[in-house]
Amino acid sequence: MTTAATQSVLDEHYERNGDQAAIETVRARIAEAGVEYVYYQVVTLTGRVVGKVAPATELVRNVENGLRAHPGVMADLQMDAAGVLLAASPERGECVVMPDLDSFAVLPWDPRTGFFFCRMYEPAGAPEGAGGRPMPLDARGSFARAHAAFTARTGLELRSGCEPEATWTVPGHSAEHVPGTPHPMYHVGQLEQLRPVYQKVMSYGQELGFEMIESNCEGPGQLELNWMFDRADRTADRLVLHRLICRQVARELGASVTFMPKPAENQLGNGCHHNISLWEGDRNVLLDPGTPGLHLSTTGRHALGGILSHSAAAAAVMAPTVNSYKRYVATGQFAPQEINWGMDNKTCAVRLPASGRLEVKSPDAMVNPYLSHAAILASIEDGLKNSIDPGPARGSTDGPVTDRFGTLPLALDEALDLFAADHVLIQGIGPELTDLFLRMKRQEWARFCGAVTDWERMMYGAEGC
Ligand SMILES: NC(=O)CC[C@H](N)C(=O)O
Repeated sequence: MTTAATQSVLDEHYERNGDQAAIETVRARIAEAGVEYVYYQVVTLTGRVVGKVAPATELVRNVENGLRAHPGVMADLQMDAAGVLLAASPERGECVVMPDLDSFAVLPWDPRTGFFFCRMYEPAGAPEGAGGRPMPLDARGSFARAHAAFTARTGLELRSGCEPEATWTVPGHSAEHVPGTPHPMYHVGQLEQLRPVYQKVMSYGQELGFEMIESNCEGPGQLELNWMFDRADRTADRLVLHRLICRQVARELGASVTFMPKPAENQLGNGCHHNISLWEGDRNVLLDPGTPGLHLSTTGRHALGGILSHSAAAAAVMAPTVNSYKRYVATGQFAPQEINWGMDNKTCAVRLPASGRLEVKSPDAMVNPYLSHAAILASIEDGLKNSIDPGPARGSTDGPVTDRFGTLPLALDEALDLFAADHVLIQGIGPELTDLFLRMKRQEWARFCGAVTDWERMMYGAEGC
């Protein structure tokens, strides 16, 4: 049922950023910090940040009218076999990049430079106020609209806290685990070797308004860095910024950092667990203090059932690279394989680490957080609408644990096929966006299939037969 409130969200079309008070706030911040250059950034489907820079003197023109960009950037300018840009059919012209005024911030490492996150609208040539529409291939803008529409329908808000892991190579410190030595998880000696890294990442995050809460060394060279949960769209922006911060810190320290889901066979995988809660005002509706154990409410059980029942198909966005599936295959490293859930059980795909919180463990550190949260939102709504029962927790005595949700796919091509058949996820993420994502990722899979790897040379090379 579409309410009037939803309709206004769905009917949104691009308007000038004409809020003079908001422009004045940004102008004052620019003057106070001495900002001279401003980045206008969008996030592509693979989670890369792309954009333009302009002198701060052009601020008013840029925030009122936006800047122009080619839609092909949304697919990282990838082309199909015929050499046509994937995200830009011939009839698709340039887009307008409109800054979100409340996203403005100053780079902690260069006060002369500020930035905005932007949303895209098309076509660029639409006469003022007529016919401009949100660009459906803009995952960030699409998720913000999907979330606003969900809130208008249900009165609920999705909040999330992400736990990205990354593998660092700093001069003089090896990222390899030496077999036979104790497992280095939480090892303070290992953490000490990464001291310059976590200190800089935390302080840059704090300067950008993240409430940094903790960090630990998960393995040699591997750090997890956490900040406080928030509304899902803000957390998604922060995850994107966190990866930018890490790249900057690596440049400053002469180090390198990777978010690759499984950087090497002898290294731990880089996950990015999403800790989910659902709020009606100040009340977390996943929580019912009257229920035993970790107090999961009936709404919480249905949200969990929805997440589990779409987990296999959602893997395509949670684990979006060829390499991602090598993280799922490695056993005993707290990355999921079976689709199941448990009370504070780190081996499960969804864990209840605390009352009222669902930790979704399938996402890895290369995830596009707008797509992952859109998939979670659509799964939860399906769970609530259809009262999907998650069944008993793993390890509980409530009854036999069935394998009705199956296992996560073990390769990207299998995941893409499952995603292409899941209409709940396709509607939640957006059909046009899904189509582009599938075409990009199918090409990536085809390129991988054509690559000859070191493993094949080792297996079939000199002494192969
Ligand atoms: N902290 C942990 O639970 C480890 C997570 C694990 N590295 C993963 O890939 O998901």
